Amino acid sequence: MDQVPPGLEEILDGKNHKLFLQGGNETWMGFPAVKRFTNAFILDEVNDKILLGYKKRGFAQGIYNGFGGKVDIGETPLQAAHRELEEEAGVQAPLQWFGALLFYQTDHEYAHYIDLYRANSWSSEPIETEEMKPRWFALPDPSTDMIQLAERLSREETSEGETHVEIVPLHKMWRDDLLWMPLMISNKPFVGRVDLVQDSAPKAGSPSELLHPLAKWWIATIVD
Ligand SMILES: Nc1nc2c([nH]c(=O)n2[C@H]2C[C@H](O)[C@@H](COP(=O)(O)OP(=O)(O)OP(=O)(O)O)O2)c(=O)[nH]1
Repeated sequence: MDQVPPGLEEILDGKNHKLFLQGGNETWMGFPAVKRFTNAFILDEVNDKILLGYKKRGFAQGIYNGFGGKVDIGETPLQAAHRELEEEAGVQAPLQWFGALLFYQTDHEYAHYIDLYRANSWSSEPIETEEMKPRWFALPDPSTDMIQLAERLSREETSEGETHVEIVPLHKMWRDDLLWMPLMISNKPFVGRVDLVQDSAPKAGSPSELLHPLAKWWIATIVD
């Protein structure tokens, strides 16, 4: 019997789920508050590519991610996702919700509750903005072992900063993204909780430490 982690029952909101994976030996951390965020990915399904942005400043600077940020007061998460995508990449897209992550990092003032969105079409070529430098990457097959791939990329590219690889730069993304990347590629909605130890944004370094910042994780697909 799998046990839904604290904080996820509300997000699941009665939807049926099936455990996809879990790990880590710690107990779930308590967190003082929750703040809502969004993260949006554009997928070019014709050419098997994904649009990611290189974060130029602020929280998690120097990593690649989808586009997003805080949900402002008076906004729905979907409205925030559209706004952030336009602000950070100059793009409009028919975003569809595909998942939610509850994400807590030791000693942070709040847990991130991140609604994840995707779209298969977009209005115009993405542009570089103050916050993000967009770039298209090749998508691996969803059956790929993402941890092995991330380890290989991390061995091949040990320097920090922008990547030289053509494939999705898993070694320079949030570590938990390796766990749910197959679900995003195959468009299976999910919810997950991830607890991380302090200072867990990815850095170049030993591949064997790739998942080290993850203290505990639980990811389940949503079933009809
Ligand atoms: N893919 C992924 N995204 C994550 C993880 N953790 C995490 O905070 N994010 C996303 C949520 C947001 O899109 C982004 C953090 O937002 P941000 O750095 O733009 O926050 P901010 O306070 O600057 O917000 P804003 O000014 O843009 O509104 O990172 C994660 O583990 N995986």
